[in-house]
Amino acid sequence: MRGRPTPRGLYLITPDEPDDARLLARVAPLLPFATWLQYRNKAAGPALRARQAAALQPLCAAAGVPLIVNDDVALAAAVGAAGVHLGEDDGDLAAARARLGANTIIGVSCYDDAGRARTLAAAGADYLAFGAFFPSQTKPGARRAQPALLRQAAPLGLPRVAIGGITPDNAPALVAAGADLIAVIGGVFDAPDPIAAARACRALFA
Ligand SMILES: Cc1ncc(COP(=O)(O)OP(=O)(O)O)c(N)n1
Ligand SMILES: Cc1ncsc1CCOP(=O)(O)O
Ligand SMILES: [Mg+2]
Repeated sequence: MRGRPTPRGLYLITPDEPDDARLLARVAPLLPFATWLQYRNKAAGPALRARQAAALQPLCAAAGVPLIVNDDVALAAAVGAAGVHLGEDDGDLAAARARLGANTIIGVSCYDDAGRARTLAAAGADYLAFGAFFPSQTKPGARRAQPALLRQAAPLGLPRVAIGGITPDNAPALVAAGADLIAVIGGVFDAPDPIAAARACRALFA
């Protein structure tokens, strides 16, 4: 992953959708506008998560969109995902790398913490996620960060992901501050027209 061109655009993240068919129906029309898709379902048990991740993998492969699994290294390995996203409670980066290999995308949450970003960049993360930048209905308690942090992280030389309450309307400030990818759940899936919202997010990187 390191050494490749910096990915830019919409990093779409799935909502907590319990119904498999509905999940695929909601995601499929948005994939043409997504640079990456993250499978995240905080309400599902292991069996549902395994089934949904396995169903998303061929959909993403057909669309040419790397699938990144939230939280779960074993699930990422089991479905042959392109990557995994790890937060502070999701296990060790080195262990994930040993399990998944050099070509797997391993992204990490850095919240509002520049020091954590430096440490995890040095430890081999493939991208650094910061936020929440705006109030998030998906994760109302998320720690908040300031856009200046994105600029401050530029010298680390890794793709910078912004997350938290992002919509096509508020995202331009984050792109201007250096976000390479905007990670979005509600701003797309809860929009009156999700396809228009996804298209508008992608257009910010044109
Ligand atoms: C791209 C991206 N950034 C941050 C997160 C949040 O990860 P984490 O802090 O582990 O919280 P949960 O998503 O697990 O609730 C993310 N998932 N993706
Ligand atoms: C997982 C996560 N981490 C910080 S905010 C957030 C939720 C992002 O969802 P939304 O785009 O709906 O605010
Ligand atoms: Mg997590």
